[in-house]
Amino acid sequence: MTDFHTYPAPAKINLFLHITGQRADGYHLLQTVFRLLDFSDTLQLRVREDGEVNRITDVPGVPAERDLCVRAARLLQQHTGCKRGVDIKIEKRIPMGGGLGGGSSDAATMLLALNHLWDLQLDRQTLITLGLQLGADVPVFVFGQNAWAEGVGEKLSPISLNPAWYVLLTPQVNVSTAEVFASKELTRDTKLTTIADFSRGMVHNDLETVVCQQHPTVGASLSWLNQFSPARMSGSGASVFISVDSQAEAEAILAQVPSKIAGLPVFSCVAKGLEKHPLYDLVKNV
Ligand SMILES: C[C@@](CO)(OP(=O)(O)O)[C@H](O)COP(=O)(O)OP(=O)(O)OC[C@H]1O[C@@H](n2ccc(N)nc2=O)[C@H](O)[C@@H]1O
Ligand SMILES: Nc1ncnc2c1ncn2[C@@H]1O[C@H](COP(=O)(O)OP(=O)(O)O)[C@@H](O)[C@H]1O
Repeated sequence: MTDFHTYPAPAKINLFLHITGQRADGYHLLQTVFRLLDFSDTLQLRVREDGEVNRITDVPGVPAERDLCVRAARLLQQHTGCKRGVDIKIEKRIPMGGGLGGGSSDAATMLLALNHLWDLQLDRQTLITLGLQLGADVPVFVFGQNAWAEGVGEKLSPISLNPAWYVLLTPQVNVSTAEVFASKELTRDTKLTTIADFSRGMVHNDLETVVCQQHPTVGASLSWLNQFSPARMSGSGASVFISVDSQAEAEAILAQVPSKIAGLPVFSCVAKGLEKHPLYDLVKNV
């Protein structure tokens, strides 16, 4: 039997998120900037020759058959006819359903790593297209660079971002992405914006108002961070963040985070913005 190989699955934040329309199938059109972070889950993978896809670790609340890691491996088998399998150990750090893309990033890491371990030789664009079948957030992690995104998050262009440190708060509430997008109160007609407007800070997160109405602790977390710097929600929440210039400043703020906000426990961490996904070079571009 071969050994386990270790692969990171980094989190992302949405530096802004505008909802600009809706497709006939109900999915929303958006504009966003994805920033990759040095805060990650870790996957350990061991190739099997019998074709079985086996998740060894228990992930509370996520049965193996629904796990995006398992689904990514099966999708690759179906697409390529590959007869190999894999044992999967997952070390979750990224809070689930927190708007930090943890499940999507795990799936993308599976696609990148198994393409390599199973010697499938698929190119990046093929893996991006497969990733989109698993979720709207999967493509950017396969793309592997900070990105300006349109469509439902699959039209990606690389964007150069300044070095930054972030303080992240994730209040422990369950925010359903599907419910937030389905809300009657959600505005879906934000005018198309430009990179120039983004650089001037003239952007926002359209999902923030809806999530704060449904979950006051998210609004309270934004207010708490706002005393240091303008805070924003990532994706469909519940995570909120601020950007600061140094690790020392970020750590000093982190040390002051209360254990509860609006009566609910809050997870907090500091993360550095990445320039590229750590597995960027694992796959060919064409
Ligand atoms: C909002 C964003 C921003 O990055 O991130 P998260 O907060 O989830 O991290 C993404 O667009 C989320 O992507 P992801 O979490 O992969 O969503 P999916 O599983 O594809 O979709 C969950 C549900 O949300 C709705 N949905 C999702 C994306 C989209 N552009 N329009 C939608 O209407 C659909 O009802 C869908 O069934
Ligand atoms: N490996 C996984 N890690 C986390 N969540 C997963 C995983 N597989 C499936 N899921 C499901 O996907 C949902 C969204 O997860 P995640 O990507 O972490 O959050 P978000 O979409 O808010 O950024 C979870 O609530 C969970 O039910």
